[in-house]
Amino acid sequence: MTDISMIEAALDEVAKGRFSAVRFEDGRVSLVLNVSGLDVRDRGQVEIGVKGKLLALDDVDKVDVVMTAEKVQRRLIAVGSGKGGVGKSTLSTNLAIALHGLGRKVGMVDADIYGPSQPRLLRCEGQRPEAEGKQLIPVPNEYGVPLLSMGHLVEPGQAIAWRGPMAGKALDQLIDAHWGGAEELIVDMPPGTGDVQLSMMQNHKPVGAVIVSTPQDLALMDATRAVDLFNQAKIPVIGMVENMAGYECPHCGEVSDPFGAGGAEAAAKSMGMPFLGRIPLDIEIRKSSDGGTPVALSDGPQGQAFRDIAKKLATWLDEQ
Ligand SMILES: Nc1ncnc2c1ncn2[C@@H]1O[C@H](COP(=O)(O)OP(=O)(O)OP(=O)(O)O)[C@@H](O)[C@H]1O
Repeated sequence: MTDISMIEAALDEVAKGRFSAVRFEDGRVSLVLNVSGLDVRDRGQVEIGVKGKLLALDDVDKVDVVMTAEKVQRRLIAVGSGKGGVGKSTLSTNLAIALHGLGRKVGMVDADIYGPSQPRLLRCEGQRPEAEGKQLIPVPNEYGVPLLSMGHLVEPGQAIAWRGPMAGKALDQLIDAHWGGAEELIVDMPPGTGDVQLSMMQNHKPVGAVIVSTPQDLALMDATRAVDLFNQAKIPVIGMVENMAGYECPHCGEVSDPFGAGGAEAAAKSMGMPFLGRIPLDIEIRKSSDGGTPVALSDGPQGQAFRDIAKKLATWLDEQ
C-alpha cells in the first residue's frame, strides 16, 4: 500500500527541496511545488515529472499540484552610447557572458531597434521566442544568457523603421517578459538620446547605466549627451568604458591609437564618474563577435579586459 513516506521519497527523486504540504487521501495526492527560479518550460517539465512519478505508484489516481514562486527582484542595467557603431552591443554581450561566468543569473534585452545584433552575437539567430499568454519567453542559448531582441519581432534583415511609441511598446514587451530566474537584465540600448531611450528609462527604471565610447572627441561629445540623458532620468551612471583603444599590430607588436587614447578616461574624470576600463581595438574581438563566440569566454587579454569590467559591474551591483 502506498503511504505518504513513499510519496515523499518519489517526490525527492524529481523535485527535491521543492515540494511541501503533501496530502494523500482517497487515491488523490495534493502538494505545493515551489518553482522559483525556473522558467516556464522547466516548470512544465518538473510538473510532468512529478505527476508521472506519482501516478506510477499503486493506489494513486489523481495528482493536484499547486505551483508557487517567489517574485524575483529583477534589476536592469542599461548599456548606452551617444552614437552607433562604438561597440555597445559587443560590450553588452561580453559583459552578460562574463557576469554569467561569475555565477550571476543574467538575461539580455536587445533594445537596439536600428540594428538588433544580439541574436547573432549570442548565436541563436533564426530562433523565435515562444509566448505564454501575453508574455514572451526568452530564447535560450549555449551561453546561459536568455535573450529577447527587437530582431525577434521582425523578419531577419528587415529594417526597423518604427516610430517612437511603437518601438517603446515593443521594448516594454521585451522587458516585461517571462524572465524566469534571471535577476539582472542587460539592456543593449538603441544608440542616441531620443524618446525611445527616455521612455524606457522612465517606465523601467534601470538601476544603473554603463556608457561606452571610442576615445575620439566626436564620440565623446555624443557620450556626454548620453550621460546627460541618464542624469535627467535620475539613473545612476555606473561608469564609462573606452572601446577600440590601442591597436597592437599583429606583425610588429607596435601599439597605435587610431581613435586616440585615454579620451574616455579623461571625460569620465571630468564628469566625476568612474572609469570602468579599456577594450583594445582587436580583430579577434570583431571576428569572434561575428562568429557568435564572444571573446569574454576566451583566456586571452581581450577576454580578460571584458571580465575585469564585469567584475567592477558586479561589485557595484552588490553594493546597491
Ligand atoms: N574592440 C573592438 N575591436 C574590434 N572590433 C570591434 C570592437 N568593438 C566592436 N567592434 C566591431 O565594431 C562593429 C560595431 O560594434 P557594435 O555592433 O558592438 O557597436 P554598437 O555600438 O552596438 O553599434 P550599433 O548600436 O550601431 O548597432 C562590430 O563589427 C564589432 O564587431
